[in-house]
Amino acid sequence: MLHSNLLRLVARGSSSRLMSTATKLTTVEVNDETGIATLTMNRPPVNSQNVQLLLDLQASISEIENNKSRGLILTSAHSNVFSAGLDIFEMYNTDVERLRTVWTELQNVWIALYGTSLPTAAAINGHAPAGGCLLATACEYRVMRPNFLIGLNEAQLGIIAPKWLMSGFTNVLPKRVAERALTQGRMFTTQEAFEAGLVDEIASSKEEAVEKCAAFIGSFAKVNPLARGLTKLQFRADNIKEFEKIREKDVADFAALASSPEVQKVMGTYLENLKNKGKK
Ligand SMILES: CCCCCCCC/C=C\C=C\CC(=O)SCCNC(=O)CCNC(=O)[C@H](O)C(C)(C)COP(=O)(O)OP(=O)(O)OC[C@H]1O[C@@H](n2cnc3c(N)ncnc32)[C@H](O)[C@@H]1OP(=O)(O)O
Repeated sequence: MLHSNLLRLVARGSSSRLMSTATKLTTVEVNDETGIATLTMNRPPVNSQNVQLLLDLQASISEIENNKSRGLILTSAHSNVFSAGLDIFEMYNTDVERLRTVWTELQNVWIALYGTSLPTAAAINGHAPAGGCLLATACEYRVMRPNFLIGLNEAQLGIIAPKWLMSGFTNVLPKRVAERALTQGRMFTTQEAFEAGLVDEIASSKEEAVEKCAAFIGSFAKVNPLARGLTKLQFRADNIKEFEKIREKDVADFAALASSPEVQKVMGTYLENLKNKGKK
């Protein structure tokens, strides 16, 4: 009988092990040769981030930190979407407590990924709007497949993203480019993202993207992991401290905004448009 905790299954031949079975919407697979863990989001059809996916992401990040992996690659099980961001259905017509939970768990995933000392990279094998871009920019390196879109489109939706949500984005782009993109709610094509520095490399397939992410993580092979991790965290410390100061207030602000009749109306219209798009 397979026990759900701490299972180490031989997944594909002998070169990688599927580590986690306790979670359902994410999987963790560790490459035996490189020691690098691949964390795959698998919530069809678009990896929209509901509370369960956010909790599973946190559990998988902890598992990877605890199993002595050499690094973490975040990717998606789907062919054309990395993650569609927060699950708007979960935020629509719901109570304030649920909205508080959604936002708290988004914060928790972000801080787990942004604040890990492990080397991290995102193999962006599809669109990455809003919360999808948030996860990708919490990582240290990004490799993206061609002809997809990535960006923080909150301004387009009439929403002001808080500073912590923008901080991965503002870390990697020149200030002027970041300000313009955020005020426009701009979605970058893969090529535009590469030219701006939002993604580091372009790969023609998911496999190639994962390989390039692994090569980035492998570039630290000869660096002392403690020195590397602490150096990374020194770079991120200011953003993390700022976030810790406002995290409670940020949850309250989000719940008040997202439950307001105006924003609920925008969500309803947005969801209608998304549904109708599928019928065209
Ligand atoms: C809109 C107002 C939101 C107000 C929020 C209040 C305050 C929040 C503050 C800040 C929060 C920011 C973080 C966020 O992440 S907000 C989420 C923003 N996300 C998006 O705008 C992405 C929307 N989706 C898309 O653009 C596309 O779906 C795309 C990801 C590009 C994939 O395109 P495609 O492959 O063509 O797939 P479809 O559009 O046909 O979608 C397939 C089905 O998936 C459903 N879907 C898509 N996105 C979401 C989502 N974010 N949440 C829930 N469901 C989603 C879509 O309706 C289709 O469903 P069905 O097949 O049943 O029709």
